[in-house]
Amino acid sequence: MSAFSLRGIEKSYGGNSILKGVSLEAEAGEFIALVGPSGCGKSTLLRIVAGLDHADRGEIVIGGADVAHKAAGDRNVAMVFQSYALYPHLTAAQNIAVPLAMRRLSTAGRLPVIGGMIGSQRQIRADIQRQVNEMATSLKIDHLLDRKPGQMSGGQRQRVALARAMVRHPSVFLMDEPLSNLDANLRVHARGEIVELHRKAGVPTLYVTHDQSEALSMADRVAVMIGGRMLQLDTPRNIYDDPAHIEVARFLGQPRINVISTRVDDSGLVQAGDIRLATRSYLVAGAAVSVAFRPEFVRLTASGEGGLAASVERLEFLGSEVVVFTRLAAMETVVVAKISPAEAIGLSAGQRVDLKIDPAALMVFDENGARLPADVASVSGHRAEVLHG
Ligand SMILES: Nc1ncnc2c1ncn2[C@@H]1O[C@H](COP(=O)(O)OP(=O)(O)OP(=O)(O)O)[C@@H](O)[C@H]1O
Repeated sequence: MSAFSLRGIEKSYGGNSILKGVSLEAEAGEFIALVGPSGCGKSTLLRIVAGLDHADRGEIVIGGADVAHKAAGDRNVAMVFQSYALYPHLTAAQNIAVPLAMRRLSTAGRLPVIGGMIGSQRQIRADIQRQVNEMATSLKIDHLLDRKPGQMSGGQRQRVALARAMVRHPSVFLMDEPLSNLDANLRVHARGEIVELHRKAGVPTLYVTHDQSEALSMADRVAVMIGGRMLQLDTPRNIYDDPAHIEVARFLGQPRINVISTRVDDSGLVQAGDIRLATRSYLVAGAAVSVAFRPEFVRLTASGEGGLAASVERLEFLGSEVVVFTRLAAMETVVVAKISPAEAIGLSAGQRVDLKIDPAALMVFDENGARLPADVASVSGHRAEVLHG
């Protein structure tokens, strides 16, 4: 049994279908990053799991029980927001204590003076204090406990928000872009911290991010949602190397994957201008297909060495790599290559080159974007032999 699952979640706002049957199973202690373009419904899905909004249809199963109709407070789900959502008038210690106080203290027990005078509540308050201190120590924020959010940096507020979410040992952890307000260096550092905390807590986590490097580096599995549908849920490596849908391939990877739209010819070859792919699968003649390959699998060689004739349009030096924009001579198509600075020495705009594309890196997608099991046998600028079956 999975630790947490979503089954067929649907949601519309004012007749606009936002979530179109989203399903997902998380194993115990699994970290799943949820990515997708802006507006695809990531936050809506998280809010529905948290109980801050309700699905029109579908199940949310936590620990074997469907909690879809339970109130947010009865789900034992903790959420960390992009804004941290700390109470500005409370100290860090009081903020961290809020979920425990809400769950364990009576209304009177939560009052600052009266609560301390009620015997049974005094013991619980001491216990809460101890848990807050322990959590603060483990997150290295003990020295901040008396400060209010306005007296803390973004990174410190983010840790207090994490401590508040973790202190009650939730069954599921939800994080909505928790690092997006931090500067680039702190972000990378905080990534490692969150992964470490997650590993220690062992709580299944759904983590929404805009940042694909965050998703690929932190998650056990990455869920790619586009237009309200979960197109693929897989390991970071499979999502990147083996996308099931062209939109998944396009969404992940910087620079973006090269895509050439074309048709299968009468003999089953995929042709695009001078490019001819011979595949080991049978492709239906006349079918519209897209051929895709990542920029790191394109090599540039001197013109006339064989390959696809192209001209260099522009180079972008990025320090450890150089992105080269080329235009294929035969078809006015831009192909992007990612090469090392050493390979880029002597290369300049306007130069004629030959592109060599590793056949093993080519992926073929049908007209609906679904991946075809086409195993590409060769790619050339010349007529290739057809290989079927
Ligand atoms: N309460 C609401 N009423 C009406 N429409 C809403 C409501 N909440 C969200 N939407 C719409 O639902 C769609 C999905 O929004 P959501 O915030 O879930 O997207 P997202 O993938 O999290 O986007 P982003 O990455 O920009 O945060 C958007 O078109 C948004 O305008």
